[in-house]
Amino acid sequence: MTSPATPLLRVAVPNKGSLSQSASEILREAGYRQRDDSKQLTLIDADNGVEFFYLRPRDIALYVGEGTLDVGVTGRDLLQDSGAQADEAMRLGFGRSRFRFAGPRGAFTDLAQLQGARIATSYVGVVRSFLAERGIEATVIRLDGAVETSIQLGVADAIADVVETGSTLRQAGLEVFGETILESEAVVITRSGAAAPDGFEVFRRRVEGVLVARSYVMMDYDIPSEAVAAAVALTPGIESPTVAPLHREGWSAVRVMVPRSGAQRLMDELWQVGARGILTTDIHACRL
Ligand SMILES: Nc1ncnc2c1ncn2[C@@H]1O[C@H](COP(=O)(O)OP(=O)(O)OP(=O)(O)O)[C@@H](O)[C@H]1O
Ligand SMILES: O=P(O)(O)OC[C@H]1O[C@H](OP(=O)(O)OP(=O)(O)O)[C@H](O)[C@@H]1O
Ligand SMILES: [Mg+2]
Repeated sequence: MTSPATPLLRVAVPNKGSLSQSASEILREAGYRQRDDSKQLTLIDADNGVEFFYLRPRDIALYVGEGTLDVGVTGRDLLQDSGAQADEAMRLGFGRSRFRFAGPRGAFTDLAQLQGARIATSYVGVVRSFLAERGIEATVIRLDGAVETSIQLGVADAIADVVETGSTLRQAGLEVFGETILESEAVVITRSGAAAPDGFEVFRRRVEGVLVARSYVMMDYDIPSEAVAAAVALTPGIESPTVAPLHREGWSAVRVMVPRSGAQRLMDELWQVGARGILTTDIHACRL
């Protein structure tokens, strides 16, 4: 329990859009209370010393940059677009997308063709600074969303928008061109140049625990003791594997965390060096 005198850590969470559900899920997995009703605007989790504010993801960097709120979950693209005095403290691995220029199929091949063009986007800050760095002068038109339609409606010649699968662009008869403007994902942000707010270290470790639990599995195997070195070279773990003697003479048991993505391949390789009884289990929570 946190004593009533301890100030609550004030955390901004997206209330709508692509990041909202995954953000609440990760916080729930980290042991925090989250709202059940999407109309709820704030929630106090007194047991964990945190107050959550459900805000538009586009506004979150501004609140954190001003110091009104201590921590925020938002997209890297929104953070950069805002120009707010806030920095990325953690990457969250969801809400991944690329921010790209697009135009009618066959119309643009090179960024230089944007000179003098009208470009529609919801991310005016990102687009203007990208063009300015390359000396391209264009008219940037701010739209709230559905920017793909603006070309058909004659409002713009090209767009700059979030692309994930590319299916929205395809349906609008558009294609990307030029280099990727930026690669985005959901991030945790804090105020630039400020000392870490009280309670942030605990928050950070909890969320990091979820990310590790999602991307690693626990692996156990038995191995002839003379092959332990070869096996441990394949599975070095994060810190170091636990190696214990088995009751069976000349055999050892190894317990180690391995990346979930390569686990099946590792099991094949361990079998090759003599491991048997190879098991993997999910990790539900951890602190490293
Ligand atoms: N299709 C997508 N896939 C992955 N991330 C996306 C996608 N669309 C938007 N995002 C990310 O979501 C964040 C924008 O959130 P925001 O809620 O403003 O827009 P949205 O998800 O498009 O929601 P809406 O259009 O319903 O308002 C940005 O970080 C953006 O990169
Ligand atoms: O590459 P895709 O998988 O098709 O995803 C990209 C689309 O998703 C988002 O749109 P959203 O549905 O949020 O509508 P919006 O344009 O009104 O924001 C984004 O703005 C793109 O339009
Ligand atoms: Mg959108």
